Amino acid sequence: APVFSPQRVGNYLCDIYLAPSDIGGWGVYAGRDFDEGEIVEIAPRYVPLKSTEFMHNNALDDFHYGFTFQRDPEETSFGAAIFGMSMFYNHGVGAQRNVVYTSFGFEPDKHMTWGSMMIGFVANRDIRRGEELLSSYGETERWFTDRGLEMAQREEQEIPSQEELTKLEQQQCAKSIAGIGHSTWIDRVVAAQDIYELHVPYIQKEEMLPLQDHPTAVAKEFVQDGSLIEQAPALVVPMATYEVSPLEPMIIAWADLDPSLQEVVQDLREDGVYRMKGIDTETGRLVPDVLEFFEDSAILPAAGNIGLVRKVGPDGDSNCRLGIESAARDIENADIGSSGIILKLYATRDIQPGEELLLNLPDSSSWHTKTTLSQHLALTGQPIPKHLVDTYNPGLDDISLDDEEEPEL
Ligand SMILES: C[S@@+](CC[C@H](N)C(=O)[O-])C[C@H]1O[C@@H](n2cnc3c(N)ncnc32)[C@H](O)[C@@H]1O
Repeated sequence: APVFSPQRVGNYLCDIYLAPSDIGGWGVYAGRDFDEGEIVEIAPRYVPLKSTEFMHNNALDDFHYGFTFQRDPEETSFGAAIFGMSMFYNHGVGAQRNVVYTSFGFEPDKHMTWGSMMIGFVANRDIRRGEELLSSYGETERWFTDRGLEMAQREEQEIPSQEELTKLEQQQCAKSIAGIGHSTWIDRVVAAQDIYELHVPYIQKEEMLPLQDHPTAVAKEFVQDGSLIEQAPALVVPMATYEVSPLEPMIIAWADLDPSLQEVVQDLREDGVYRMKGIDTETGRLVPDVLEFFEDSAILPAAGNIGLVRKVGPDGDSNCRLGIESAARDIENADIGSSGIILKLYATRDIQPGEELLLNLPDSSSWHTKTTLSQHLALTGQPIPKHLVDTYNPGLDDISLDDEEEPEL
């Protein structure tokens, strides 16, 4: 049954979408015109990360966000993995840069946790439909030189015709929504112009949608059996690091892929695509590929909503399945970007607007990492999906007081 009222879901538009970019890999595009000062995106979920090592010794190095603590300058080893599109904006210079990262005036702050409910992007000039959205990785080229990369600077982007854009949007726009996305806030948050000026009203926790309104990810329109719900780039990350982290509930372990998907990955590996960035033990430097055994790797669905889709296992009442492809395959002359693979989510039966998406992969994350994630979400004022709440606060029936074992899930 739909968990979101279809009427509410019907208002969701495809404001922004992911697609290949000639700057490199994939990027984020405007699905409509935006006025200067308008909110372009509010991330459906972000996960604060405390350990710098964790952020720098794997593929997330190119993607995570670091915070500059205004209130607590000594606290530097703090960043976040941000879902939605946030980690996939390419870097733009001068007038090419058209969006600005914002935490709406509040950085995550351990003294004022409710102040950091939203992370997002705002248009810093008028933006036309079809433009690639470019943010800044910092005012210098150092971000690129540090990583041995060359920074591309585009003169002017050629915008496709309206017909071509419609086609592109039909192909690329996600049919899913999740978390505290933009649309959740569209009529609830004060005028975006004010936000951009940083006259930020304090957002009350009571103003958030009730928990059951954003359990995980839901379909925003009717999806026919067999059709594509969403496609988005993903990262290949070291399992050993992630299985003890609050990101574990979002990753897909190699062992959890069914044999047909494992075969796809093995083929991609032969094509040089499934690579795992990591530290070379001899040089101590981050190198593009350290993968020796598939079991040591996991997939981090770093873009879009796929990481937020609830996993119910192969025997559960699922309505979708995963496909894995090379990020380069259908794009002529394209490099594979830093991510390398694209995840595709397909419906395995008709899905109604507002219906929760349920993936047929097992959720093998531990009780401990689920609990840690729930705590991280709670501390940053983000809604906690119901299946995580149940982990955090299992029904009393499930535990007896002298039971020292972790509750069974
Ligand atoms: C945060 S990711 C952005 C998403 C990326 N395009 C992808 O598909 O993985 C950062 C990476 O994008 C690429 N990139 C972003 N902006 C760029 C620019 N202006 N010039 C060259 N490469 C860029 C670089 O490969 C960089 O490591």
